[in-house]
Amino acid sequence: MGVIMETKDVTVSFGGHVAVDQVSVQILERKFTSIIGPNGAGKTTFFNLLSGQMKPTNGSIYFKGADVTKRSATERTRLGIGRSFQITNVFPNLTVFENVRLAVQSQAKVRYQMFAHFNQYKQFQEKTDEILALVFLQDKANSLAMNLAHGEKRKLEIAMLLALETELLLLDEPTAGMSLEEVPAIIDVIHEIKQQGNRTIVLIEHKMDMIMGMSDEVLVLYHGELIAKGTPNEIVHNEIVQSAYLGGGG
Ligand SMILES: Nc1ncnc2c1ncn2[C@@H]1O[C@H](COP(=O)(O)OP(=O)(O)OP(=O)(O)O)[C@@H](O)[C@H]1O
Repeated sequence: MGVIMETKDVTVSFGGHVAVDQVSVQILERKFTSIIGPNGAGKTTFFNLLSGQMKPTNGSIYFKGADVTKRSATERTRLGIGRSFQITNVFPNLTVFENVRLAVQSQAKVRYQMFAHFNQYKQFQEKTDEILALVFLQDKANSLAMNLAHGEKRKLEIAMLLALETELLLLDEPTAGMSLEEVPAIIDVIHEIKQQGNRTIVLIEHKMDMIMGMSDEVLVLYHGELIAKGTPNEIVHNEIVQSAYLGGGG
């Protein structure tokens, strides 16, 4: 099984505070990895390291075998690492369909450097339809992006990442801030992408129960350290994890 991303002893210190402490992990290609841990465990900081928003104080980061430690977030996006909140180019006054189609087109231009002729245009439309179906947004295709509910906006962001042919999706608490009714829909989207099987998903989650059914591998951070990794079943039965969550006092 291939390793798509790897960290070796990455550490981030803020002044004297070590937010991520010598973390070495391997993210397996086309698998679903979840990162869990209590408040302040270092999950978001660790994601910032993977996406390039932040550089480690020490240690190295590899993507498909290449050292990307010094690569910017933009360069990493181009390499195929995509983080949902990075999608700043959602145009509020365009429809859902137009937004995704523009992302599909921009990706095609990067790859082939050509203008969209009629046939290509049709291909763009088809690809856009496919992606909207995958994230269950077909019925909102003609809605303006600005009129979407919060959960639908998150789906649109994921659609944009898919349009940009992101190989590694970094999803930072995708259900955060959602109403209870919206949560199942986003979980369905993630399931669907996992089901397709051609992408690697890394997801940060606070709520353990949400990721247990979906994850191939779970990484547990606690006070910046990787205290456990394993299958969901191994993690729920891991005593160190149990005490970190229940008795460790965050
Ligand atoms: N820019 C920063 N400057 C100083 N300290 C920071 C900064 N960002 C994070 N921290 C600290 O680093 C630690 C890890 O924070 P981080 O946000 O990565 O944790 P988390 O696991 O994502 O938490 P949560 O689940 O609450 O989002 C915390 O103690 C936090 O206060």
